[in-house]
Amino acid sequence: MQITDNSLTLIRPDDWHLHLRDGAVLESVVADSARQFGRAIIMPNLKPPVTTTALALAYRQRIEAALDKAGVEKGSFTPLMTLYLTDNTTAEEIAVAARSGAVQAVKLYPAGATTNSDAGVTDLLGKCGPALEAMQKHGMLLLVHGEVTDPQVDLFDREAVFIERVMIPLRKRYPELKVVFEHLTTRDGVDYVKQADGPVAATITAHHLLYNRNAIFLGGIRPHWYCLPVLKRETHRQALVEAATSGDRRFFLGTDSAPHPRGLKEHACGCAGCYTAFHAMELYATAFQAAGRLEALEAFASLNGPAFYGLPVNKGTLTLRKRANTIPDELPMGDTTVVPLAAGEELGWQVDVQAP
Ligand SMILES: NC(=O)N[C@@H](CC(=O)O)C(=O)O
Ligand SMILES: [Zn+2]
Ligand SMILES: [Zn+2]
Repeated sequence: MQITDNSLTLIRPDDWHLHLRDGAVLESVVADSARQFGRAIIMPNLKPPVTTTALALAYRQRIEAALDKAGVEKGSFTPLMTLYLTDNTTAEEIAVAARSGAVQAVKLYPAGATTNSDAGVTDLLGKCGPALEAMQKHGMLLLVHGEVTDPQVDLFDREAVFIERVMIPLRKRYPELKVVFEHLTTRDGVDYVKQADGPVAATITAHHLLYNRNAIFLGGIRPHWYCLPVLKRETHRQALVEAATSGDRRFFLGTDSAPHPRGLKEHACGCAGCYTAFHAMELYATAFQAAGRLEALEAFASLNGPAFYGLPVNKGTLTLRKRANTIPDELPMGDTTVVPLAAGEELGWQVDVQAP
């Protein structure tokens, strides 16, 4: 990694949590990720969800076609596929996924927890035993949206309660299962991941490093700051920054970039998700710089993720320049538009357009 007065060059990073969607939206957004990242873990919460290896392979082909159409150089961006876990996922389906070599992980969406989670899991330990057993056996990673859906539990406490009710019993029963706690948002989550023995890691988004929950309500209700798990109070944000910038190999980059059409965000019942793929590394660099820890960005963005997944680090580099960079008010997305996070605001970093 090289840091000068006006630039920063690091090993080409990866995005370990990305929503690319499908169809015309996929075609609009895929080049944004390909510009910055060498690989990305592609989330399976399509409609209908990607529940089988056959569906994952077909989806990968549509992503490759969209990359081609966007003029992205062949092989410069690799989509890593995931399966959507359901109550009915069989051990055989997990074995097929493991044998395919194309599926890196299986994603747990507790039913009702987030966007397109209706087909998700109603009772992980009660219903998914055979699938979890097979995943542990085949070394297939489990990625979790770590929030309980119990309506009695306060929205801001859903991650902490998930640790008690799901993570701890899950890891007791399957101690060798590799688990990634996705989009971690609380000090409780950080403390849990740090002390857990065994193969547990976590992704952290740029927006949870940069903002606390005040951002959702600053001067009025601001739907483009609404995502799930929702932004938390400042003490939690600080814990996330400490974890991400500490060099601890359990924490790595996952944008959770989740595009929704402008009209469905600015809506009486707005969708959850922030679009950050367009300016992901600029946002992360801003957060690391604010913490005075730019030198820790490469481990978080380019090294820790591949180490946990058991993959080689990328070849090539990415350079960010220190210069004023105004985020566009909106970006084209299919036949509509998407508003990127922090639209209209100015960042102090810009990914080099010459980047490989
Ligand atoms: N993060 C979000 O707020 N939304 C994601 C789903 C998810 O990752 O939970 C989406 O698909 O829109
Ligand atoms: Zn999620
Ligand atoms: Zn997500």
